[in-house]
Amino acid sequence: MDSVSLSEVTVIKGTTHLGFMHSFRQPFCGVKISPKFYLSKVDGPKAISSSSNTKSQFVYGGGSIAATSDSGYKMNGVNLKSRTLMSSAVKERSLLDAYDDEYGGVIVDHGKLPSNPYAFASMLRASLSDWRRKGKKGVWLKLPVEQSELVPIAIKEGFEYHHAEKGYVMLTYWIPEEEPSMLPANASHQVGVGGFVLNQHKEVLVVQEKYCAPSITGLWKLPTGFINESEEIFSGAVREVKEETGVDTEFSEVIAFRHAHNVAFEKSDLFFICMLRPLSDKIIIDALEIKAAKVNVTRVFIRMLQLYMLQDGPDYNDCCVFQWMPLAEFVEQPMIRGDKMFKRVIEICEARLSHRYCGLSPHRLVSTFDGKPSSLYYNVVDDDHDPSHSNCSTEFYR
Ligand SMILES: NC(=O)C1=CN([C@@H]2O[C@H](COP(=O)(O)OP(=O)(O)OC[C@H]3O[C@@H](n4cnc5c(N)ncnc54)[C@H](O)[C@@H]3O)[C@@H](O)[C@H]2O)C=CC1
Repeated sequence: MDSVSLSEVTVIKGTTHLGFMHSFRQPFCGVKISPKFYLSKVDGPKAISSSSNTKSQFVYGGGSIAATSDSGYKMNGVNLKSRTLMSSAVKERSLLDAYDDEYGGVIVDHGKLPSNPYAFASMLRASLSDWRRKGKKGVWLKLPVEQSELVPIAIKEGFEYHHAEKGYVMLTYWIPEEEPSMLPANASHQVGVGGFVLNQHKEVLVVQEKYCAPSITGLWKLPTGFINESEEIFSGAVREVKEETGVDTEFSEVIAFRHAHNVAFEKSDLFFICMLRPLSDKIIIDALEIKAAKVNVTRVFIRMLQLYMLQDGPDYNDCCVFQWMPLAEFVEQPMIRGDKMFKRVIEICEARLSHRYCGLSPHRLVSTFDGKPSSLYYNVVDDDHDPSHSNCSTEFYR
């Protein structure tokens, strides 16, 4: 027998739909299945329905399943929609594993998803009915990349994309029809840091990026970058500066932050400008990211020598002039002079150096709200009414 319809399965097996649902828990083709079900196996690749209402199709083993626009699924051409897959016996045994969340919703256990798309399709539908009956609200369905064939099935059931990471896509479904969805949206911001590193000679650490927008080509700018997941602003700033220039620094304060919108992938951008104390004036340029950093001639020679020894041949364009730029020279660059943000940032940094301004320092604490260790950024201006305790009255350079 080349293929078999659902009704044939039922007739041949002489069993109820329960038997059929059991089969969903097994890989469909060319694999171990129960002896009973073996009679009704589908053992060859089947033509997928080419009817115009077919939206998506999946090939599973030698069989195939297609989501159709009339909210049904076709398995080797068999429409599964109208079948009474939801008999109470089936319902009992065909729900997805899920647990309640604290907002009246459910989170599907992605570690226990059926491997068979047929099974998933019917279990998802049965589960949605069950959750609706129980008055559940939001449904979170995480589908690992290894089971990406389940995504169109869930979408067909009305799930929406929430967010995706390398290893999975998160889908959501809001059940109450009478209420607007209360599910929180995906993360709305990216978080960047910029390091303002000033040495005791009033020179600022500047870089030229190898890859940048034409509008800022040739600009000597502060090292900037993005915070990694679970990374602190203070350590991210130190890391970025180190990665881009090789200079070790110590975090001092967040002196300002900028909030901008529609920056990347329509996300907003929080840019924290951090003052950092240099711990060394050595420069080891990340040839991939930085085109140049100002160094003197001896350093250029040493750097070229390093590149020559470490690589097949040095890329002289990636070599550099001057590591530190006098602050006055940095400010004089037309792009900086004409930029309200950087002009103001420099004024603030200068105010901080002369104790006329106070930035925010991180203080580690655990909030009882979520029990998570976190950093609260604030300045200590008047601790115990002793001005010497203020983080801003201390000298920037130790
Ligand atoms: N670059 C600047 O002069 C300024 C940056 N900022 C802020 O600094 C933070 C970081 O921004 P930037 O340093 O400009 O980030 P960026 O856009 O330069 O990205 C950082 C690094 O990611 C990599 N990258 C980014 N997109 C890539 C792609 N499509 N393909 C391959 N590699 C890619 C590159 O290595 C790049 O150097 C943001 O919060 C931004 O608002 C603020 C003002 C000026």
